[in-house]
Parts: sequence; C-alpha cells; structure tokens
Amino acid sequence: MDDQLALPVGTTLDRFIMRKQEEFPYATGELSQLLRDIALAAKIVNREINRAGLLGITGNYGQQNVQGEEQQKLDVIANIRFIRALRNGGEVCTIISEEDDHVIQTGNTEGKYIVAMDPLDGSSNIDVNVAIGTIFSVYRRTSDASGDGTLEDCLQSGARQVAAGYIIYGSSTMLVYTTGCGVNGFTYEPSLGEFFLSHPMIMTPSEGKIYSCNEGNLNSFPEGIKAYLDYCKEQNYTSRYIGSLVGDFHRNLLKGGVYIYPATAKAPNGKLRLVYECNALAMIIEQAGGMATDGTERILTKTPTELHQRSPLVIGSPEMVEKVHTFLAEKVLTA
Ligand SMILES: O=P(O)(O)OC[C@H]1O[C@](O)(COP(=O)(O)O)[C@@H](O)[C@@H]1O
Ligand SMILES: [Mg+2]
Ligand SMILES: [Mg+2]
Repeated sequence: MDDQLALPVGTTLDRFIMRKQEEFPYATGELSQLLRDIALAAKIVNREINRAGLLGITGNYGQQNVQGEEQQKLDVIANIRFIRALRNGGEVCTIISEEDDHVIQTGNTEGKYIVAMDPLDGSSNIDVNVAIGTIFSVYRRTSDASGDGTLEDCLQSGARQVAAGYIIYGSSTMLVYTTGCGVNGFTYEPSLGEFFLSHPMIMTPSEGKIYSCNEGNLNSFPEGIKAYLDYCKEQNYTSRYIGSLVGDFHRNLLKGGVYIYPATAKAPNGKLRLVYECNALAMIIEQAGGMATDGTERILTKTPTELHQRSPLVIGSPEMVEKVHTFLAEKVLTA
C-alpha cells in the first residue's frame, strides 16, 4: 500500500502497471499486457465517440442485441474495437459481451484470462453528448487447461475477479480500475495519447447527499425503495440521474452517494446485467470502501447462471446502502 502512494499524480498508466505488476501474485506480465490492451481500445473508441457526429456513426445500427435493445452504431463499433484489441493482445481466451448472445472464443488457446464487458454503457445518451462508458471485468480460467474458455470459466462470481474497471467518456476521458489493491483513476491526454494517474487511491465518502435512480419507474418500485426515496427528500438530498450507469456511478464514487436500480414491473430482476455491469462496479466500490448489493445480498457473492442475467443494484457510500437495506427490511416486515 505505501508503495501505492509513492507513484505521483502524472505517472503514465504504462509505468503504473509496470510498478504494480510485482504486487500481483501471478506477476507474469500477462495481466499487465491485458490492461494495456484495454487502454489501447479505450483510446480508439474515445476518438470515435468524439468524432461520431462527423463520421456519421451516430444513431441506430438497425439490429437488436440479445436483450432486445436497439443496438446503436457505437455499441457495435466499441464491441468490435475491444474484441479486436483483446484478441490481438493474446492474453484473453474468451470474451463475454453485452452485444453478443454467446461467448466469443478469441482463438488465444493459451490465454489465461476471461473478459466480461459492456463495450458501450449508457447507449441512450450516445447521440446527446452525455457521458457514456465502457465496463470490464477480468477473470482467470478456473483450470490450467488451454483451449477455448468454458461456460464455467465465464460464470464465475464477482468475488473471483482479478481486475475490474471502467472507462468514462465524459468532459474528460478517464480509466478507473482495480486489481484488488485499491482503486486508481487515470485521465487521458489525447495530444500525447497517454493516460496519466490523476486520482490515486480513490476512497468513496462513507456518507453522501446524492441519490441516483430513474424515478420515472417509481410506481413499480418496491415499497422499501419508495420509502427510502421519501427519506432522501426529507433529508434534502440531491437527485442526480443521467441514465448512464458509469456516469452516475463515477460521480457518486467521488462525491458520495447511492445509485439504485431496483426490480420494477418492467424489469422484475432489475435492468442491469450482473456479469458485465454490476460485478465490475461492485469490485471497484468495495475497494474504495463502499458497498454493492441487490438490496439484500452482496453482488460479489452472487454466482451467475446465465451470461446476460440481470440483477437489482444498490451501490455507493456504505452508510447510504445500509440505509436502503433498513428501509427494505422494514417494509418486508410490515408488508
Ligand atoms: O433508462 P433507464 O431505465 O433509466 O436505464 C438506464 C440504465 O440503463 C443503461 O443504459 C444500461 O446500459 P447499456 O446502455 O449498456 O445497455 C445504464 O447505463 C443506465 O444506468
Ligand atoms: Mg450498460
Ligand atoms: Mg452497453
């Protein structure tokens, strides 16, 4: 940990990865290379997002993904870019993507890692210049076998992540990630083509005054969530919701707050996907001193049974998540 603090703000991502490698039990350089591959894809996708309006790559792609959602052109482009970078990097044998029904076998049969990803998060905000993101989780194979990754390799609980992070394409582009030794944020400097350490050892405030959820679904929220939102209003908390999970999460991570996407009538298991949205952010928030649950159970202990399964999500400052639980438990008791 002390060594962690030794790296000053302004350290390049590459140098940071190199210095941290020795902290990682399997320090063979493969995970470091994988993180560099993700950073490379992020730079390319960032460039395309910034110029999307000029390149005619805004709007619908004209196809639906396995979730039944209209794919945006940038969903597909980001998916292609990350798959290509991970395949060419050679460290990843199998990829799970929001945009692909089935797992993607990269052909890197000696690759030791599995990546689960949401190539473009916040799709409804792509064309309106609101922050969007990419979310990724990294797992090791469950065995020393080579060949294609198995379904068992792809359906591991979030607690088995060896790395997790996100890229936010906002007023600046940042990469925020953890390998289990704290959370660090890097800001992209396009003119130099480099990510620089800008937010070392991020810790989220234990309590905040921001709550984030789509109250448009209020009528079908669980009673406990309705009661918690009333409590937030009584406390004069601030409501902030942009409709990009990465954007809402990032704000609350830095400022303190809670993001809630509960089960609703439209989405009885919640909307967000456990394997490539909830797990990564749960590892980040826990490493930053916060909490992530589905309203009762810790997200990281849930073992997925399907690639695209959904989960309710309550994530953020620990005292606020605890408060949500109190209201949920109370309403269950009095129901
Ligand atoms: O429009 P809603 O129901 O509030 O949902 C918004 C949520 O859905 C998402 O857009 C789902 O992610 P994708 O855009 O990757 O499909 C989240 O980013 C966001 O928090
Ligand atoms: Mg998403
Ligand atoms: Mg997405």
